[in-house]
Order: sequence, then C-alpha cells, then structure tokens
Amino acid sequence: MLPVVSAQDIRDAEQAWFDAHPGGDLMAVAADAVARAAAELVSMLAWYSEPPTPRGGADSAEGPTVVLVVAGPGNNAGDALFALAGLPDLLPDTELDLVVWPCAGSTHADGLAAAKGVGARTVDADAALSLAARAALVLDGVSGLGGRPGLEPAVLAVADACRAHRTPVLAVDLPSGLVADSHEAHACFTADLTVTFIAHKPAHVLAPASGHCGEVRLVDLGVAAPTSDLQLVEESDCAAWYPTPDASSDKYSRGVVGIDTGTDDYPGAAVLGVAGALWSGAGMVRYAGPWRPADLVLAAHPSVVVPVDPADPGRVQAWVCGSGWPGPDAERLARRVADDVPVVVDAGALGALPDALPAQSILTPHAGELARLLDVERAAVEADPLTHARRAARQTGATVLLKGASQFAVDPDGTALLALPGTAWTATAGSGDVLAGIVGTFLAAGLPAARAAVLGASLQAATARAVRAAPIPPERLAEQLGVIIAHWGDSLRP
Ligand SMILES: NC(=O)C1=CN([C@@H]2O[C@H](COP(=O)(O)OP(=O)(O)OC[C@H]3O[C@@H](n4cnc5c(N)ncnc54)[C@H](O)[C@@H]3O)[C@@H](O)[C@H]2O)[C@@H](O)CC1
Repeated sequence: MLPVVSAQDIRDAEQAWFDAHPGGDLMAVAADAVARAAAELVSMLAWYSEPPTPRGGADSAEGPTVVLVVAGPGNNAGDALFALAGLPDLLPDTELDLVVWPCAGSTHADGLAAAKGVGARTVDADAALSLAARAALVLDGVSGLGGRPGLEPAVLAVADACRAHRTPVLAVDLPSGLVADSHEAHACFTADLTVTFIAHKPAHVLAPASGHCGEVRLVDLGVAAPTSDLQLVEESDCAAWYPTPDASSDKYSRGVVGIDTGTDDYPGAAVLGVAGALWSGAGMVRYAGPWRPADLVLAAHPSVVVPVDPADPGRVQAWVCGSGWPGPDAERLARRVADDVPVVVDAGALGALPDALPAQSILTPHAGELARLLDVERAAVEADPLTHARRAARQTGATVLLKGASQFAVDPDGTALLALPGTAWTATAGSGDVLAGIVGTFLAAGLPAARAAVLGASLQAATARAVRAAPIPPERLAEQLGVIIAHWGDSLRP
C-alpha cells in the first residue's frame, strides 16, 4: 500500500529533510527524474514514428524535436526548467529545439538561466499555442503543490491544444489546474505521464482529477513519505490478500456465503450476486431468498445450495443482503443479522439498518445511498466523498465501501483503503449486485472487512480493465474474475 498525502504534509516532510540536510538540493533530484522521464518519452515517440520524427501536426515531419516548457512562477517551473536543461545530455543524438513560455511573465530565475545555458529560447503565448500543436513533448510546469484551481485563458488554450493534437504532456508533480488535495477536475492539463515526488497526493488517485494524470510515476527524492490514513492499494496487496486455497482447504474452510437478495419482482439481483460469489472463489453458496429468484439461481448455478426453508438455511460465514430489495426490509435483514456473522449490507437493506451490525460487517452504498444514509444532499457527498464515507463508518460502526469511479473502504476509525482503479464500463445496472457477492466471498473466507471490501472492488475493477474498452454485462464480467485471480497468483510465484 502507498500513502496518499496532503500537500501540507509533503511540504512538512520536505522541510524536515532540509533541516536534516542543510544546503541539500531536492530540486536537482526532482529535475533529474523529470529529465529522464522526458527523454524516455521523446525517444519512445521518435522510435514509434515513421519516419522517425516527432508526433504532432503536419509541419512536424521536418526540423528539430521541439520540447516546450510551460513555466509558471514557482518551484514547479524550476523542476521543469532544470529538467529541460538536462535533456541535451540525455538525448545527444537528437536535434532539440528547447522552448520556454513563461506564462506568468516571470519564472524560476535559476531554472530559466540553466535552460538558456543549453540553448533554450523563450516565446510568447501565441508562439506557445502554435508549438503546442506540433511539439514532441510539452512539459507542464505551471504549478504543482502550490496550484490553485483552473488555468488562465492563454494557458488553458495551450492545454486544450495539446489535447486536440494529442501532443504528449509530461506534468511535473501534478497536471496544472488541479489542486493537489482535491479530487475535482478543474480546467487543467491532461498528462500522459505525471512525475510526482515523495508520495501520491489525492488528485493523483481520486477520480475525476486522477483521470488527467495519465501514468503516475513516483520518485521518492530520498525523503521518507509521511504516514496517512488514506492508503492506495496496489496489485501486490491484492495478490497477497486473495484467499488462495491449499491442500488443507475444503468448502467450509474456504467460506460459505449466504445470499439473501432478490425478490420476485427483482430476481436478477440474486443471480448476479451469486455469480459474483461463485466466480470470486466461494467454498459454497447458500441462497436463501424467495422462490422465483431461487429457481433462477439454481438454473444458472446448479452448485448453489437452496434450503427448502429460507429461514433455516444452514451455517454460513457471511451474509449478503439487500441487492434487489425494492426498499428497506428491517425484518428480512434482522433475520440475517441474528446469525452474528459479518453481513454485506447492500441497496435496499441500507435503509433498514439495525442499531448494531455484527462485527466486520460492510455497507456498500453508492453516493446517492450514502447521502440518504447521512440525510445530506447527494451533491455534498460528491463534493467530498471520503469525509462522508468516514462519517457513515463512524456513525454505524461498520466498514463502508463507497462505490463509484473511486472506491474506498473506510473503517469506523477513519482509515481508508482506495481500491485499484477500474473503468467507466462497469457503471451498469447489476455491477453492484455482483460486487456484493464478491465481497461476501472474501468476508466468508475470514478477511477483515476493509480488506474484503477493497479486494472485492479491486478484483472487479481490474477485471474490467483487463477486458479493455468494451461494454460487458456484469454477469459476463463476473465470469472473467478468474483471469485476474490467476494473474495475481502468478505474480506471487518466485
Ligand atoms: N519544496 C521543495 O523543496 C521542492 C519542491 N519541488 C517543486 O516545487 C513545487 C512547489 O513549488 P511552489 O511552492 O513554488 O508552488 P508551485 O510552483 O506549485 O505554484 C506556486 C506558484 O504558481 C502560481 N499558480 C498556482 N496555481 C496556478 C494556476 N492554476 N495558474 C497559474 N499560476 C498558478 C502561484 O501564484 C504561485 O506563484 C512542487 O510541486 C514541486 O514541483 C520539487 O523541486 C521538490 C522539492
């Protein structure tokens, strides 16, 4: 897991480093990392283009390779300008045209002097705009940690031109226009690669801002990352947490998932949740709901055990409730809560919460359901999802898995795990039903609630990424979960 850290905590860590290393030069290390990443991008794009010339508009087919720095007034520009100064040494065989647009009038003086020292020229806004359409690379050094929302019109025009002409953009620390601590996507640069320092900031990992960062490359600069109560889950964590069976496993030790979802009016939710549970690796699934969904579950999944009396379904290690319930049903939920095993509380069941849930239970709201749970406007949740998820976890004593473009599992003590990113293709009816079943499998296998929740969300998200940019119904996506589980297993082999 990687800590996700606020701008102020990064500044404090830098200050502590400077205090311990008088005269130290972090900017040199940062600029070196940016220069290497920039050289890599320029070389890669030259290698891919045929004939070997920079990407860009028609007139880019001839002449030197243009690298344009859009330089703001602060240290972020210093990183970009020193990086530009380092490019000729890293690309000795490339004829470079190094260009700087000091978009705020003045810029980092030492950085500009270093860039000019290797032949860089400065240009005005009009020239920068025209170069943005045909540069091999634009280095966005307008703002980083000190960024405020949005861009000046002339800077925004350059950012737009880069997008329109698919000019590669390397953002230094953060795409300018974004605010490090915010998930909001203000008008900003859209980067192919963001080189950031010391630790990820919220904007790098929280949608929609994160969608503008491209690949995020973390460079530690030799500064210890601050601790954080928000951690980014990595694929290696998921691989380590996945409950892989071994020779001693049987269906009970792997976990029996009880599913009480669906109604005669909405039977599909039951089939979907069961699919999620089975394809994510449940030892056994007991379906204990109404007869119409029960028949459909059995027809789709004959391995499921359906008790004659849903009130007496046999032993389970976790329950999944609420998907496909048309509204709150306190009595139906209370019957499962009485078993005192962890419960995944989804959809309709979220409106019928008892005073206390069994330990390790998980609520799985989306933004609208979380808003109803907290009696606030949905817009308030969307403006600050993490704070609201934390409030719900504290109030209910349950772990909250907030679903959406960025998915967090938040424990009652406020610690939050951010799931692997997915794709917008899973924004379909039924994805949540499948996810509830997946999470039920991991709870039944004995994982702590936050891990079960974030592992389930990550598994579904990673599977969606693996099937790439294409629509896929949630029940079909569920059938592909094993691709990622196998991949995680492979990654653990020496
Ligand atoms: N503090 C340090 O020791 C280090 C800082 N580094 C770099 O320094 C950056 C932080 O530098 P600063 O504190 O000078 O802050 P920034 O350079 O991020 O931004 C501050 C300046 O940019 C202007 N600005 C902010 N938002 C803008 C916008 N949307 N449009 C136009 N202008 C805008 C502000 O008016 C201010 O003058 C980091 O992001 C990183 O790139 C690195 O060199 C690593 C070491």
